Amino acid sequence: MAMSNVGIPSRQLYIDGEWREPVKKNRIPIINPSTEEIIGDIPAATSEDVDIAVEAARKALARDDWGSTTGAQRAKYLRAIAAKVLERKSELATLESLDSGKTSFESAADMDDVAACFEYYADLAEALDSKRKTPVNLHLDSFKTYVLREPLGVVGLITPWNYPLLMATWKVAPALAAGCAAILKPSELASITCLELGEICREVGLPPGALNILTGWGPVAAAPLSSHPHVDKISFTGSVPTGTKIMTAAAQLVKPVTLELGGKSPIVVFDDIDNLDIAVEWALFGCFSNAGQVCSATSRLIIQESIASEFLDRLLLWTKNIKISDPLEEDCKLGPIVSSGQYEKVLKFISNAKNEGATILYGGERPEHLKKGYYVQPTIITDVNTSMEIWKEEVFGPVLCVKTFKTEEEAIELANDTKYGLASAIMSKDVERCERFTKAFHSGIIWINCSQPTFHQLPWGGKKRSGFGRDLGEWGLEKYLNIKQVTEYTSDDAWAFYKSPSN
Ligand SMILES: NC(=O)c1ccc[n+]([C@@H]2O[C@H](COP(=O)([O-])OP(=O)(O)OC[C@H]3O[C@@H](n4cnc5c(N)ncnc54)[C@H](O)[C@@H]3O)[C@@H](O)[C@H]2O)c1
Ligand SMILES: NCCCC=O
Ligand code: NA
Repeated sequence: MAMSNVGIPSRQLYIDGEWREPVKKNRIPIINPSTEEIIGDIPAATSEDVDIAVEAARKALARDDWGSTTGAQRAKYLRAIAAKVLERKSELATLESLDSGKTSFESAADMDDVAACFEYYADLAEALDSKRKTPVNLHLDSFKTYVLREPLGVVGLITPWNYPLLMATWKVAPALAAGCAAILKPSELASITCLELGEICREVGLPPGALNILTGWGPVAAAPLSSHPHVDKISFTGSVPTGTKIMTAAAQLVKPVTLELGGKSPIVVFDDIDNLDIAVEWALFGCFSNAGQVCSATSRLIIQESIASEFLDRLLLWTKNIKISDPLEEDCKLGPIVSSGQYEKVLKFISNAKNEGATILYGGERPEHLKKGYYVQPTIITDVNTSMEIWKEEVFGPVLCVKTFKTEEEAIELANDTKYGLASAIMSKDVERCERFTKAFHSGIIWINCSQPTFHQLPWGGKKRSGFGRDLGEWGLEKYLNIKQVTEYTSDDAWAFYKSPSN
């Protein structure tokens, strides 16, 4: 087993630019999913801490050192944060792997993406200065009109455990770029690197209250944000049930939310592909990277019947070749599931699939060589029908279910046969066919001859039960802005709608 010499920092809540013990002084153990051992603990915030953090955020917006900053001034902080993340990349990546079970390779890639995302939103923050006040020309000379883009206010950012620091960055970076004051509540299953983001913000001198970080149980440390009268928006990434609760609570105050939820995305493979192995690897990466704990995982493989047998043979060979080990081991390509709870959920999905009559073509159990840790073999399930749970529900683990098709019509029907609408992928060398599927897929993300590549310049999000709103790109910034129109009457003449009493 790979050993790490990285210590787990002991942190408090990060509020108003300093570390503060939670009012109730409770803490939650940190469990390393690859060893099942307790390796530290995080503070457990309660509604009292939420109130303190919201007050700190409001004070920041009222102070010149944050509330009156230009985009260029905010960009300096974002670039300084990016630089610190890269400075601490190796340590942060190790902490991420110890906390979430993510392979060290993927954790390191995440840290690069975190830094790049902060840099990207620094550029957009600067660009905002020239777009803050946009004149709108009318056909009337007696009016002067323009649009202002202003920070939305205090925003609650609630994030999941599968990409702990990256999912948080997708929200923190644009929120700060927009000039909002944010309260981040990461998942209690993996909060270490988000707390380190607090230390980084403290070191770069981010004005107090601009970013506050509360860790703790969702219903206790995050739910109060949804119903808090002084939180102006909630940006959430997580499961559908939680998203529904947040939306319900926010609706009582007509509070805007954006929801980045789950998925059960298809990858459709046609028999006209040039290289079978290239398509096989994308199918593997699309469902087994990050141990399948990916919202956009293409966990439904839909193969044209004419190549199905050969494709599955190759898929099996590639799957058997995946290195499953301690995530800190070099070349590890599949680590553990994040927690015992999620681990049991994944195994239950597999057992239910068996009971419903599906075939476990490969995997489905704990790897022989790993007696400890929440490890599940990469699993391929065939003989699936569309009424089965394994076809319909998000597993959020390394479980790929397979169906075949004959015609394009059948393929698109199977692909869209889901209550979700996050991502869809097609493997084909027929350009027109890919065009047709790009239009026919009911999802917010389309991959052509690939699966999962993610770029911070492009909008990320879905439709149907995958939620609404977009992270990333310019869309990710717009959602933290209040768009204000200003209309000024510039004529010296009376409006003359009413008859003047003096006439
Ligand atoms: N669409 C995306 O971009 C995306 C990305 C990652 C994960 N996800 C989804 O997230 C799910 C897995 O992540 P998860 O298990 O952390 O999700 P989750 O919904 O259990 O938790 C997400 C966050 O919500 C908090 N939370 C829990 N109950 C809450 C409540 N009542 N009010 C407010 N906040 C609450 C949690 O503490 C956590 O911080 C999967 O469904 C996955 O598809 C989606
Ligand atoms: N590649 C980023 C996926 C985010 C959702 O889990
Ligand atoms: Na953990």
